Amino acid sequence: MKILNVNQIREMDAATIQNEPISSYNLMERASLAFVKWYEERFDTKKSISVFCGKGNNGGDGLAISRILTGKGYHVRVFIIEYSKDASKDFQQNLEKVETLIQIKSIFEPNAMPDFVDDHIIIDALLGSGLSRPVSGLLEEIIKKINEAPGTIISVDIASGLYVDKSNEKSDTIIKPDHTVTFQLPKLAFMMPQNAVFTGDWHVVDIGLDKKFIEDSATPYYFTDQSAGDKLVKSREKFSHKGTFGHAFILAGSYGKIGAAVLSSRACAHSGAGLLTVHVPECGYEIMQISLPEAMISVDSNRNNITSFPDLESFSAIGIGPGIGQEPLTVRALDQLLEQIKVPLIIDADALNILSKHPDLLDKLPAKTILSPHPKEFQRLAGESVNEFDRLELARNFAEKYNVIICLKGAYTAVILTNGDVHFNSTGNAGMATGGSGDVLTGILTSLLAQKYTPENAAIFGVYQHGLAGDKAAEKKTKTAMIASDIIENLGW
Ligand SMILES: NC(=O)C1=CN([C@@H]2O[C@H](COP(=O)(O)OP(=O)(O)OC[C@H]3O[C@@H](n4cnc5c(N)ncnc54)[C@H](OP(=O)(O)O)[C@@H]3O)[C@@H](O)[C@H]2O)[C@@H](O)CC1
Ligand SMILES: Nc1ncnc2c1ncn2[C@@H]1O[C@H](COP(=O)(O)OP(=O)(O)O)[C@@H](O)[C@H]1O
Ligand SMILES: [K+]
Repeated sequence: MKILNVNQIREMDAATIQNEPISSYNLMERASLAFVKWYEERFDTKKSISVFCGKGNNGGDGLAISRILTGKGYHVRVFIIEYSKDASKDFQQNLEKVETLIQIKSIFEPNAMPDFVDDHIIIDALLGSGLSRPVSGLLEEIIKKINEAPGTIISVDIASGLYVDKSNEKSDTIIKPDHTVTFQLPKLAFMMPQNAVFTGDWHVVDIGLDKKFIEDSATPYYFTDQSAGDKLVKSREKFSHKGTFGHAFILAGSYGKIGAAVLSSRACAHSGAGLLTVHVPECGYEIMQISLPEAMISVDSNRNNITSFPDLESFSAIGIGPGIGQEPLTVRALDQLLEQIKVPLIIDADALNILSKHPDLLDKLPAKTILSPHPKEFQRLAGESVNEFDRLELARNFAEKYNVIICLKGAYTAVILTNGDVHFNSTGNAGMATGGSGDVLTGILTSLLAQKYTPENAAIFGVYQHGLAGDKAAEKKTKTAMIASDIIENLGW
């Protein structure tokens, strides 16, 4: 699924109106019906509803939603916030239809706000994608009051006060909804951790906007939903043999961190690689053999750290990093590996920290190497950023400059390709915020590279499957109880 910027969203609405053709009033009606359908599936008529409307088209949606919900037997109160004399045409037209049906209260000052009961629904239709400046004055006061009110807040399209595709200032006043019901496509703002409280759970509803326009729109931003994820699966042919699926090679672990080697190797084996060799320091030999009899073990001459590696000739992809530490001899081994490697590579964890401390190594990275930093590792690698939009730009520039693919991990992991395209992941959950989850991802990515997924597809699909396995694990064990091994148990496609 594509993620478009605010100008494209405006053009997409206009293209739909012109090409379908449909009147803008009827398009608003369709959007409002889609919202109501979503609402009806979750809330019964017992809960009373207050709809807060601005005077643009988002407010117009609010009026249409109020009318449709009333028609379905819901108890709805409508409030129009009179922050401006002007109103959009479709707002005006909807106002005329609603006035005869429902009593509307105009709010000219904050103290005119109603009292709310606990079990109450607030629909936020103050401002949508047309936000052009921080909210202030009456609107700001109203938003503060809504945020303090008990009950459930649902934002129409986007929380009022939140920009679609750029960073807000920390001081901005923004609705903090429990849910956002957004039209047609997810918004860039939803992908940023800084906006978590300004989106709540968000849901995309289809309002039939121009498919061809969306197809033809150029954007660097994509969302890997189920249909995008499913498309990337390579099936296992009937006459395939283990040679078909490559020979993965993982270098991981140090004294006290052999668990990282076990997790990444088990994840690799459970992701379809034909053969797997794991290189560990001597102290890890028995642990590895017992934990994963399916793997071949290559043992370092050093007891506690990785300081060398075997001949690379037979391997089809290499993963390095989990738990390796940053000893000088390990740094040297990574340097030598970068000199010799001729197959796809994934670099994670301590190997990334080594790159941060030895930036000269960055120039030795083979084209399309996958780097999988969490935010802290990325900051060590690329430096500080002022907000998450800025961090994303930094990562896009970094990916282009070094010709690497970056999996910037977290909720909605951003997979950044060498051309700067960003694929946000849809799967995964906070139960994965636990030690070892990242090691599991390294194993999956190494396995996919060994199976000749392109580095781009390996990164997008691997991150997607990692999150999906995490979601299955959370379902079975809960987010609290699940551990990284449960992600491995739930791999499979
Ligand atoms: N056909 C369609 O297009 C469809 C659109 N749909 C719906 O329309 C929404 C977008 O509508 P919209 O463009 O009218 O924008 P919206 O956010 O309601 O308000 C803009 C107004 O507010 C003003 N304003 C801006 N910032 C402000 C501030 N801080 N404080 C005060 N005022 C501020 C701004 O003023 P201006 O910037 O022009 O000075 C302008 O007057 C979209 O989110 C979706 O819900 C759906 O029905 C599907 C079909
Ligand atoms: N809140 C979350 N939602 C979705 N995925 C998450 C969340 N928190 C962590 N993850 C995923 O879990 C993994 C954690 O990786 P990392 O921080 O490297 O862990 P570790 O170093 O312990 O292995 C990443 O793939 C990340 O995307
Ligand atoms: K809104």
